[in-house]
Amino acid sequence: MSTRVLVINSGSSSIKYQLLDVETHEALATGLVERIGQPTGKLKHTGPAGTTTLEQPVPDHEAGMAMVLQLFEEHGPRLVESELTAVGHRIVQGGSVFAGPAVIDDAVLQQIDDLSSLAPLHNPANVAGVRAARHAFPSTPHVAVFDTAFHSTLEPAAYEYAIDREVARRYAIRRYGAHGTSHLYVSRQAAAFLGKDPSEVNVIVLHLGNGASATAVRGGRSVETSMGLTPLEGLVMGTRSGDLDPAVLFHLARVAGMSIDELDDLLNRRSGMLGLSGHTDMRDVHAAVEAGDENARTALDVYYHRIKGYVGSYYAHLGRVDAIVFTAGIGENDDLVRAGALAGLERLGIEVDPERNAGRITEEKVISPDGAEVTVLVIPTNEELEIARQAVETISAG
Ligand SMILES: Nc1ncnc2c1ncn2[C@@H]1O[C@H](COP(=O)(O)OP(=O)(O)O)[C@@H](O)[C@H]1O
Ligand SMILES: CC(=O)OP(=O)(O)O
Ligand SMILES: [Mg+2]
Repeated sequence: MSTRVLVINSGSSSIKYQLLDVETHEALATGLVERIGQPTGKLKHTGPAGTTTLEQPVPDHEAGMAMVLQLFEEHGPRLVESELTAVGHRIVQGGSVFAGPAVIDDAVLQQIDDLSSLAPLHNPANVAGVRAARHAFPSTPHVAVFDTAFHSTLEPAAYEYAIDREVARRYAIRRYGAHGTSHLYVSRQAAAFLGKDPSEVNVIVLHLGNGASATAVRGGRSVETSMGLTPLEGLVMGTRSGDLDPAVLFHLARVAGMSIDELDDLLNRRSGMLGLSGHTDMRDVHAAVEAGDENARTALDVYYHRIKGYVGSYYAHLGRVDAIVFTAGIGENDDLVRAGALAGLERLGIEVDPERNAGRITEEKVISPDGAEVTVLVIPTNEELEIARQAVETISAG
């Protein structure tokens, strides 16, 4: 019998899912439930009979999961619990508690819930997804795969904030990073693409999606990453500010009377590309630039500038860089961003070839010119496949 794993990635307002055959890597079904909790919801399911799209309100994650099961029932493939090896869940924040995947029981789920303040946009939604899926598949093992786990190899020099040690210890304040499952998958694929073992290569991965992060991977281990205590630090994102002088917060609290919740909302939900340009989606930002919008132009410049700074910093930390890899929604689809973020780095041996870079890239591909010192690659991420593999490994080991 094939090894089938249902992978669930619950976001704050969405559920992404895949039914995967771990042996063949085949996705037997993929889907997306969007705008959960809003007046209009949208569901998209792709199975053996093609793609089905529905528009209907989805009040919460429990209801969303029920609709997903209904879509499997009506449009296939049929989900038979006895044929599922595992359900794999993406969990963003594992804190210092989880350095690897874990089989979910009530105690583990409680620990994940307790870590919510360290990933306020993500962990509560992850927990809701787990609850709904456990309800639907009560006798299948559920496995949590953490975004933070790949970064558990960070040294203190990279993960400690320079604040009072006692305060940091008492409140578990340090850098945990995120997107680790993607950084792990993509950096391994990059090594294989170069015909090397992961232990032999140094790679900078740029995961540019709605959330965005950079990671320096030395010999297969994460040694630096741009997200911090929460997924707010680092690069400019769709709605998140990334790096910022923390004094901005004290200043706004004092002069604008903003509360903690208002500041949280400002930096997590109303900043980044949305705050700078009025658009969250990079396609809309480019369209605005085309139409002559100066704010959108500046927003892109800030976006590129920040990435370039991290590339330079990680170059310095790694000492030698074999490859820079673009991945995720923007990294895979947006040639303007790939070219813009690495422009002017020729002296570091980093160049993008305009012809190779052109358009959306859906397969692993080199976009640097022949003979370049640093190979620039696009590698489509596949967090779901990595989660499915780890889920199976975890069960087999247990
Ligand atoms: N063709 C495209 N050109 C530019 N950006 C794109 C394109 N397609 C998707 N994107 C960007 O990718 C983002 C989503 O990336 P994704 O990795 O799926 O993010 P997340 O997992 O955080 O939801 C969108 O917000 C959009 O900005
Ligand atoms: C951690 C994070 O930012 O995830 P996403 O990109 O899915 O929002
Ligand atoms: Mg993502």
